[in-house]
Amino acid sequence: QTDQDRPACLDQTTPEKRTVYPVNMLRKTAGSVGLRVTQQREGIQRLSPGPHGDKHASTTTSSPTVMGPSSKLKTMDQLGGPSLLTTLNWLFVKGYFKTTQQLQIEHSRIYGPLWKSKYGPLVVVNVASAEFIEQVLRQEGRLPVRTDMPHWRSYRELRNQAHGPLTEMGVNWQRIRSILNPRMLKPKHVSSYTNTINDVVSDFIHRVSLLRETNGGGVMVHDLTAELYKFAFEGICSVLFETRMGCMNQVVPEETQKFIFSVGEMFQLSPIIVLFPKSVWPYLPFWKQFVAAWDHLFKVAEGLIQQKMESIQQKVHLDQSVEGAYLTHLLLSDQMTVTEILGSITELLLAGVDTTSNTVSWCLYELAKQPEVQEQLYQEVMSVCPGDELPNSEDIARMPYLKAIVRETLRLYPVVPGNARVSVDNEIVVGDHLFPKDTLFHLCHYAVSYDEHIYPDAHSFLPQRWLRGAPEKSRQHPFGSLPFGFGIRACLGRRVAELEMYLLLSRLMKHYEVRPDPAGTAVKPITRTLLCPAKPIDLQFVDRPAKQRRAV
Ligand code: HEM
Repeated sequence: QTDQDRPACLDQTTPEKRTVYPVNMLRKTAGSVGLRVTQQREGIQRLSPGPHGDKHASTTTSSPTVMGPSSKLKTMDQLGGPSLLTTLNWLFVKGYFKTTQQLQIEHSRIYGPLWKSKYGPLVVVNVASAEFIEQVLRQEGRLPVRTDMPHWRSYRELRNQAHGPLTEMGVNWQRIRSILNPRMLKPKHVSSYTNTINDVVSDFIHRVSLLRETNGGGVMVHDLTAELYKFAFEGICSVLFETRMGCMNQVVPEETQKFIFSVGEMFQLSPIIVLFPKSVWPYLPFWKQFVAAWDHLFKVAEGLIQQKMESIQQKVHLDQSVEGAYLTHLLLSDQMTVTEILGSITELLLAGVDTTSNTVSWCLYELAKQPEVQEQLYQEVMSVCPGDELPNSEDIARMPYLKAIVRETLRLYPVVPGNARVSVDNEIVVGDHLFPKDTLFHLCHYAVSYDEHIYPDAHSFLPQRWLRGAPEKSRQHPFGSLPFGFGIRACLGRRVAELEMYLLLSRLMKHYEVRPDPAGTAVKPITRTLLCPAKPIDLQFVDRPAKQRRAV
């Protein structure tokens, strides 16, 4: 193959043509505030274990093998399931490519709770019962691996970028999580974001008003999910950077809009790319799009980090105290290089957009269909937080029905409909099968969420099933619905996401009664890595009586 034959995107792998991360500028700024930026001799930036990283290096990753009387166990070869051709037929002829969540249900009906399938070059063991999901997760080892995410990791190799918590593995993942966790998951830190998030909620409520007036005949908000993407991006940026992105303005800045678009595009292209062997990716037309989407995500994150570094630098020069939000803490704590911080912040940003927004969209969609549930929620919110008061995290703690509603929304519409684990440490036993080390398990959470044995009347939106003392609560399997995942690899943003969703929903309830689209449009979910609405959700937002509206 001559150089001329090489697709342009392959050239991006050559050091001369790679996008050079502006290390000098960062080094200059970083140096002045005591930060470290690493660069390898050949010009490639690499993760450098910070001062606290090496201590984990000798940590053993092994966990005890769970072995039964192995002679009676069946092997992975003996496990049934569709061939690659059959799977492709389901995906592209029967048309399940966009509704792979539904395919989980169809296939578990045919093959039972455990089956093997091929997804392009990948061999996957699908797990669709709460008991078996529990068995996989209980054997995930000390350094769990979700999947090795070859396509996401390839981008980082291509551009010499660092991995963040989503894509990193092994001891370095553990080190990153130990640095990122406290201010994302500890209640005292999370509740300190309340005012920041409440400001974004206020702006969102004004935006709803504006949209109704300008484009909705005084009552309708069209494509609510698109609006909630903006809310979620603004929310996560305000938590991470204490910076407002202008997403709630009448005209949303182009960069921001493009960030939101790039997140969606990257998620949409991901399942298509992994259908092909890695060797052909650079020749795929959509590989370029995938790379461009990631480029934009990293570019926006990098701009925001630089801004923050400059503002810290200014404060240091003026001898002012430097305090601030999540990123300020990361930059000042000197536990990660700036390259690593960029890798992590980019992943936090992208994880923070489609997740909360899709969940809130489904929640409002269901509340609109169920006025009595909505009324009960409204009464709860008003009794805890009457009149003009803005809810805070203590108020939220006294809103069990609100939490049950979000829980039920995430059961019916788990934003991560299928999660994964690789048995990295040992061979493991699931059911009556013994699986070798490095088996990739696909955890079919969507299918299990609709298991009638665990959730009677599973297709109905019944938040009361999550309330303490509910008769069915004691029968629920703890691994029946795991919307934020499990164990030490579980969602890093869970607490922030919950706070965002609770504050937004409680305040929307105070202000508006949500009613369905009078056209009666039913919206079903599709999967583009994450579960999202197949078409726009349009809802009516009707003002609550004026005396309760002054709060905004
Ligand atoms: C409704 C909202 C959300 C849901 C349902 C959700 C769900 C999940 C799930 C299921 C996982 C995989 C966990 C596992 O493998 O056990 C995950 C991972 C992750 N989430 Fe979330 N998420 C949400 C919001 C967020 C937000 C707002 C952020 C960012 C602030 C975030 C950041 C992350 C990160 C960084 C990981 C990777 C953790 C790791 O691998 O160590 N998530 N999330």
